[in-house]
Amino acid sequence: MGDVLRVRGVRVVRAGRAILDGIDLHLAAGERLGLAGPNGSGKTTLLKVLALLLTPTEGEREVFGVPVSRTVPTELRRRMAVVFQDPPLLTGSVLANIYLPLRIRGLGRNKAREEAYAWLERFGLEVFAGRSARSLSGGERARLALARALALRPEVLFLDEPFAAVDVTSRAPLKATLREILRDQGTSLLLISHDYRDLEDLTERTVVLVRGRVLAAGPTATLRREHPLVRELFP
Ligand SMILES: Nc1ncnc2c1ncn2[C@@H]1O[C@H](COP(=O)(O)OP(=O)(O)OP(=O)(O)O)[C@@H](O)[C@H]1O
Repeated sequence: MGDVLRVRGVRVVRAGRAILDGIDLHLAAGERLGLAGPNGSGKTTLLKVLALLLTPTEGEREVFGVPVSRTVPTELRRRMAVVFQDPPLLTGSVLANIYLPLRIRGLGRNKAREEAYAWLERFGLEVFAGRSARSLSGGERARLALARALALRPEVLFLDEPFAAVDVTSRAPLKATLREILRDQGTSLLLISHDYRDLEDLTERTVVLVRGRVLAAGPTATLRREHPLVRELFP
């Protein structure tokens, strides 16, 4: 299988400073990749470049085998989903947060409702279906954002610190659910996390950024053991 994402020589300059500098990276179909590094190392910026939300100052991007320039076709964006740490939710009900995006994608009323409920159940949110999404706790919001992103069946899922608001005991089952869905749907993942445990649980390969450059890359399971500088960052 080919790469779903490939970037070469990505450079992003802001306020006269290169916040990404010469990044080469690829993500294979169905691969789960971690992105780690200290605060300000450029992780979120790189995620935005890869998710076609930000045009780099320099560099080439290829998405699903298609070279991407400044204007990004909507069809390409629709094959991806992004969840940030504090995801914006719709003001309506919890159910509507999944139902409406499915309707917009063209599903009929009954089918959209049925699928939306199934996704809520999968993430343990069915009891909240009729409640206002704004009334959810931080951890519940995080689960809803994941359910909503996956309901759209993206080929690539980008997650930026998705478990930050999720308590430690809820994390393991949530990660297990996520792993199962990614496997079933054959979805590729790019995960940013400060918790190496999350990277070990969910990714096969990790890229470590420091000051906008790749410090190290390799199998998540062995990278820390084999790279003293990575071990320093993730003791
Ligand atoms: N629009 C901008 N203008 C100026 N500087 C920016 C801009 N966007 C990001 N930066 C800077 O670029 C650097 C990288 O930011 P980025 O958010 O990508 O880092 P990060 O690795 O995701 O950090 P964290 O772990 O803290 O979330 C930071 O120093 C940030 O302040």
